[in-house]
Amino acid sequence: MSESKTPAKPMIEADHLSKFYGPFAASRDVSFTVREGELVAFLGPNGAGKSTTMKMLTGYIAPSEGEARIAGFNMLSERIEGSKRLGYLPENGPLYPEMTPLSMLSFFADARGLSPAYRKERIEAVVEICDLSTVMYKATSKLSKGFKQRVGMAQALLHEPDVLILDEPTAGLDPNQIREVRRTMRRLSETKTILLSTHILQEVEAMADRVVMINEGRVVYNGDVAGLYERGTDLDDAFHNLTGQAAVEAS
Ligand SMILES: Nc1ncnc2c1ncn2[C@@H]1O[C@H](COP(=O)(O)OP(=O)(O)OP(=O)(O)O)[C@@H](O)[C@H]1O
Repeated sequence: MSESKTPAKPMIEADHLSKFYGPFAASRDVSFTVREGELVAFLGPNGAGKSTTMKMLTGYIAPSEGEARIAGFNMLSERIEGSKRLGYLPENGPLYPEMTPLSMLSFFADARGLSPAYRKERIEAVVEICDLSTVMYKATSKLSKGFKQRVGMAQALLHEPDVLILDEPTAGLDPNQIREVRRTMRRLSETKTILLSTHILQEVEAMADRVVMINEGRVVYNGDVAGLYERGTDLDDAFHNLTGQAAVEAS
């Protein structure tokens, strides 16, 4: 007898999202769902609309059409509730160069309304997870790219969110730093729901349960990594076929 399993709860929902800048559509009718416990890679060439879609999902910008939901909360009308459950690492990190990591984390903890005791506990926890203890009193502007990313990640994890939206967390890092970020990500994916954008296809193979790929603002693939091998001889080839000249000619 087959057992029926209740599908995991939808935690990130893009529901027919579009964003128009004048006549230009940065995202067009983008729909996908990330369920509880999944790590989904969000792929696409430069300018495909990944950051725009992530900004709509996080409530950072309003969609022109459609609805974004985090843990079931509409990110326009119930943004505060949704944001409590969401950690967001924007493309270049939310970093104020003149502040130290400690003052910045304290600032974000205040902004999120964490109680003094919980705030101390959480700052200690994210400093440990992101390995920031050696740079806590340095000006952020003087930190290496890798440490700046870690500070951004610490900010995203501060309030123990269930959901993470990470825009290119490994961009510009050296191979050792990339390994570190991947290790952190694997650890986080045991307890959290994650949507992460990246240009590194090996990263996808190593970590993702599923892939959503967009090209020119539209979803062109939503499925598992294995399915990508049916779209090309390897991941690079599949990416090219779905988003490169071949895709343009076929459309
Ligand atoms: N505020 C804006 N005004 C006008 N056009 C915009 C704006 N923001 C983004 N765009 C355009 O929308 C398109 C999608 O940009 P977006 O940053 O979402 O792409 P991306 O997939 O994240 O690219 P990358 O991989 O380079 O980060 C681009 O053509 C970009 O120039």
